Amino acid sequence: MQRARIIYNPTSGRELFKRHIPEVLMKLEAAGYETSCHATKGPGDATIAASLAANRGFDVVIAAGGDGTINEVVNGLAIHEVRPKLGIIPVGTTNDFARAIKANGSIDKAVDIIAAGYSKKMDIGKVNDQYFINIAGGGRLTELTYEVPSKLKTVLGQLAYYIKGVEMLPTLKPTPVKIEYDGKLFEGEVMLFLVANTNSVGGFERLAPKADLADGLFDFLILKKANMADFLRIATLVLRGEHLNDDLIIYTKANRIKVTSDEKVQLNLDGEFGGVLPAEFINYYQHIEVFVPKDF
Ligand SMILES: Nc1ncnc2c1ncn2[C@@H]1O[C@H](COP(=O)(O)OP(=O)(O)OP(=O)(O)O)[C@@H](O)[C@H]1O
Repeated sequence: MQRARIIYNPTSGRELFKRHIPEVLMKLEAAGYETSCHATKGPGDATIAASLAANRGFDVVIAAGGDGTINEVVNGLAIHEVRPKLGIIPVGTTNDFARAIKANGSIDKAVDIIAAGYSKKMDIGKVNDQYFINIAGGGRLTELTYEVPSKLKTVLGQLAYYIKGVEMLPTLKPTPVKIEYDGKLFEGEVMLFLVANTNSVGGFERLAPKADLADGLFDFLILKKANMADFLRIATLVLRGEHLNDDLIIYTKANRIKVTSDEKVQLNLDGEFGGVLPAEFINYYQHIEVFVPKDF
């Protein structure tokens, strides 16, 4: 019998996962898994729990939470030679990664995907000493994701991000950066830069439309210095997926990207604070095997 470890964040999203545990365990049991659970106690705990599960020889680790919890679990698994497969049960606020692998919608659907047993090896990114699976970025705009208080997300869900975004608009200012990517150099002021592994970023599925999860390459997007009118124009284009040819956008694929700045610039990894520049983003080719729908 295979062994699965569920690592769940009791505070994720609208805090509903706990009451679904009995039916989740029953489904996994029927699929041939002996399953146990670990409830995370605070920031960083999912990383420790995932690493422990790898050490104990679990075949599968299931991250039940939002993108922050998935990120922590990936950080716990990625350092090991032999890595358990990763299952995702999305119960967070945005669930970008689950959307990217088409495992979003309901807890039931996500567990069915794990039980069915189809998996795919996927790239992950490493920056300085941390891993990410969905997206890394920098620039004032990306700070929005961790400025939204958890309680507000519990009550309002994704709306909380939009409210915070509108509130932040007047304070957005460009950041001077130097970026080296695959032998090329960009030097100038940017509103944000994004290093994407999936096409699902902040709930906007068309932001990095060509992202491929298993090609060994990041989709790399820079939004150059923009005024408020430019910014609103590009935001509208992003919604339609028509921003890639805009003069203020640089969009390319790269597997190694180095970013420095004379200013203090915070990094965002999978929606959470991830340290500051300087940073070197490196793509780890097909490093984690993730359960996906059969037709993914
Ligand atoms: N018991 C806990 N109490 C408070 N915070 C916790 C606890 N366990 C984990 N956390 C922290 O909560 C953070 C956010 O969790 P998570 O991403 O799962 O949910 P979310 O914020 O609702 O969803 P999303 O990331 O999709 O917006 C995690 O990065 C983790 O550090």
